[in-house]
Amino acid sequence: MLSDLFVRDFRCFAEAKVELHPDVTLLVGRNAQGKTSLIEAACVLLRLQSPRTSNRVELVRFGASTCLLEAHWHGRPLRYAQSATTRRLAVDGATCSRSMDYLAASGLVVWMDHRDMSLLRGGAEHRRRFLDFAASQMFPDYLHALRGYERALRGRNYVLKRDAVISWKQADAFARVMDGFAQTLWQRRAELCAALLPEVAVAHAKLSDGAEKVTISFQSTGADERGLFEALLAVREEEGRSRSTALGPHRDDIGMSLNDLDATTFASEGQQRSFALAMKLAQAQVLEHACGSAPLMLMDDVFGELDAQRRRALLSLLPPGTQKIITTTTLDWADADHLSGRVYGVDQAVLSRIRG
Ligand SMILES: Nc1ncnc2c1ncn2[C@@H]1O[C@H](COP(=O)(O)OP(=O)(O)OP(=O)(O)O)[C@@H](O)[C@H]1O
Repeated sequence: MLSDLFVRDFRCFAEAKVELHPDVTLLVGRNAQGKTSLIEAACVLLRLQSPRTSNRVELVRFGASTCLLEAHWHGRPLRYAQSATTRRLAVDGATCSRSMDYLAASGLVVWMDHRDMSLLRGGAEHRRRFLDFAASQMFPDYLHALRGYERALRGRNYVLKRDAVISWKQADAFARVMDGFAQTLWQRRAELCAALLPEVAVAHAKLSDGAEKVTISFQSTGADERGLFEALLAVREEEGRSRSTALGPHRDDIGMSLNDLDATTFASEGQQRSFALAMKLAQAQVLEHACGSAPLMLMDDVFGELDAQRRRALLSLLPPGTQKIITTTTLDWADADHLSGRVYGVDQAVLSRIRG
């Protein structure tokens, strides 16, 4: 459980503290008051990444030079301090020089927002990001493999573009490095999809009255038994023309079907919304099974647009004991559902405890 979230010079906040409720904390306010920024702070503190940006400089309040985030995760103090160039992490008051050690001590997170529809409507990069965010929390070796693969891929693509005559010797050196990391990524992504499949089916059945059949499948690109290096040798001509790496985990995808039809193309908007919700609920269940503790659910304005039946299904499908921080522009739906917990108003980056 996350408690006592403190932020300084983070996004629009000069300084703020939230005493989080063990079950539900609602952050209510008009648009652009700072609600999302607060749950983003919780995500950055626990996972060292923001769902909104990969540019850390954006996190620091305009005019400030550093930001600070602090909270307790199951009683353990976590600290994140960041300037334009450096980042300092601490657990239990002791500095952590390796992010891997910090992440092993901090908590799990599932992030939900309106952009989850991109899992069905958007390109494969959205589905890969979903896999990466979950797998890096589940598997200790995943993030290292992902960063290593991305570095080698950037190097290889640079070599493919750089000269009029491509240096295949250099490109191959990068391909060998990529091959090693790719094996880990493929194995972990396949494991994750296999674990998600039954959970997606259960969640979706509850959200849609069990009327439809959903399946997901991991679609790897270039994962034949000879390995990525050999697979790339076979597409050399194509790469010579496109000047970019044609195969590998950076082209992977998740197949998503509804009643045996491709859900990304044939599902209605409502069906896609239920599918996207089911994916996030499944992520929560899988993380809980794999890691033995429920993730923190950070839910950015997702309830207002759901009907009462789906709202109830969504809350009942989370692992028992899941802590939730929910942003919303109105409490109408929460009052109608008799949702208890703690409520903070957020107005121009100032918090006021309203109830609970
Ligand atoms: N680095 C920053 N420094 C100062 N202000 C920032 C920074 N980054 C974003 N902001 C501002 O913070 C404000 C709050 O944004 P936030 O997304 O948290 O609002 P919100 O209450 O979640 O709104 P919505 O309901 O529309 O999602 C915005 O006006 C935004 O421009």
